[in-house]
Amino acid sequence: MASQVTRIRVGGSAGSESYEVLVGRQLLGELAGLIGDRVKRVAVIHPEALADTGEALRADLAEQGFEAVAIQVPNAEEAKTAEVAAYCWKALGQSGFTRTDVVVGVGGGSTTDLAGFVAGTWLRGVRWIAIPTTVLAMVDAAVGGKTGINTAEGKNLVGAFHPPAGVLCDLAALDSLPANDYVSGLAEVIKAGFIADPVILDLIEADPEAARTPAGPHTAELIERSIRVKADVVSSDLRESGLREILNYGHTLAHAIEKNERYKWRHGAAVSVGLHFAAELGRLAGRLDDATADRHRTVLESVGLPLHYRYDQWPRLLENMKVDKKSRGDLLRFIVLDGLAKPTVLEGPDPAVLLAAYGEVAE
Ligand SMILES: NC(=O)c1ccc[n+]([C@@H]2O[C@H](COP(=O)([O-])OP(=O)(O)OC[C@H]3O[C@@H](n4cnc5c(N)ncnc54)[C@H](O)[C@@H]3O)[C@@H](O)[C@H]2O)c1
Ligand SMILES: O=C(O)C(=O)C[C@@H](O)[C@H](O)[C@H](O)COP(=O)(O)O
Ligand SMILES: [Zn+2]
Repeated sequence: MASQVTRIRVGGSAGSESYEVLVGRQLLGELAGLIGDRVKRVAVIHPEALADTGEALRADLAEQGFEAVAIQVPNAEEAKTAEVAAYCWKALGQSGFTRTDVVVGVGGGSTTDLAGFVAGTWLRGVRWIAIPTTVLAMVDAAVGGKTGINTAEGKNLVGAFHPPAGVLCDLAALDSLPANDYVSGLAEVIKAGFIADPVILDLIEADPEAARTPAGPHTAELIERSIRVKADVVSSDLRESGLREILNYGHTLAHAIEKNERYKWRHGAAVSVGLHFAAELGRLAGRLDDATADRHRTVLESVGLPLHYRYDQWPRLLENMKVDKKSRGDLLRFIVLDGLAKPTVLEGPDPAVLLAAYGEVAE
């Protein structure tokens, strides 16, 4: 039996069905109900690092009468490629996967982005369920229906809006997460704090050491608060026609860094540098007060997230930022803050201001 389960409803704008994000422990008993009883086949997509979990899920589903297959994919960003998506499509084809069958994505954000994309493209869209196993995937990637893969030209350039039928955040999964992956997820938690829920920042600042581990006293609260921020936004703007852009705070530079690093950096680490940059940009554009801008640096640094990137890379980063999904024609667009929890769009900033902001971030 699941104990102390928090249920957060998401959706359903733009004609999409609403669904629940469950946060708690021992949630796997909820999976069969979410899959539904008229389903014949289930494909469990999991990363190499979670081979045991993937196989245990497959075996459990098979015992319950489903035709279950496990599809193992590479760890981290190596899974978010056209080749790996094609490998998954082949596995679905070979197991006779139909429109009434279900994909389950278990893993970090890279795995849930891939699994959702595979589900969104197979037969033009089959149902899928996310079982996020990192902080980042619980608070952000698995919620909201953005799915996709990277290309050599940029981050998440190919994808689809395809919301899951449910999200199971089993906090016990975080116990096996490497420390640097735990911390990198905090970048999206801190992002949620700055754009919408400053209590998140207060909780982290009260004890940054505790925030760095799953055993901290506020782990569940930090995760739930961040999910609520995301759920509120995507529930009113699934397809990013306006409000949803605020979730991209810090991401214009972050994605440029990830591409520059050939997707070897963790997304959360890049987002941390990107948040620092966005704060300096907001300050230099005359939008953000000094105290709130400085707060970015102190809170990110307090949990051990990176703030800086190489100065000599600026021309390449500027080039990479042109393919950001918020760009319109040649116009670069950034999310900045007008104040704490007051996100807004900054369009076509003066190149000198951009460079000056990068000067604050560069090392
Ligand atoms: N779709 C969205 O809205 C959205 C939002 C935010 C981020 N993202 C995407 O999420 C990705 C980053 O996700 P991430 O930070 O979760 O990293 P990740 O998925 O790359 O996982 C990091 C590593 O941890 C391993 N791992 C996962 N769970 C584990 C566990 N419980 N125990 C041990 N190892 C485990 C993975 O196999 C991988 O090696 C990026 O591609 C980013 O673009 C998407
Ligand atoms: O859900 C969103 O919308 C976000 O922007 C959340 C981001 O944290 C996430 O990294 C997302 O994948 C970025 O989307 P993209 O459209 O810029 O690729
Ligand atoms: Zn992100």
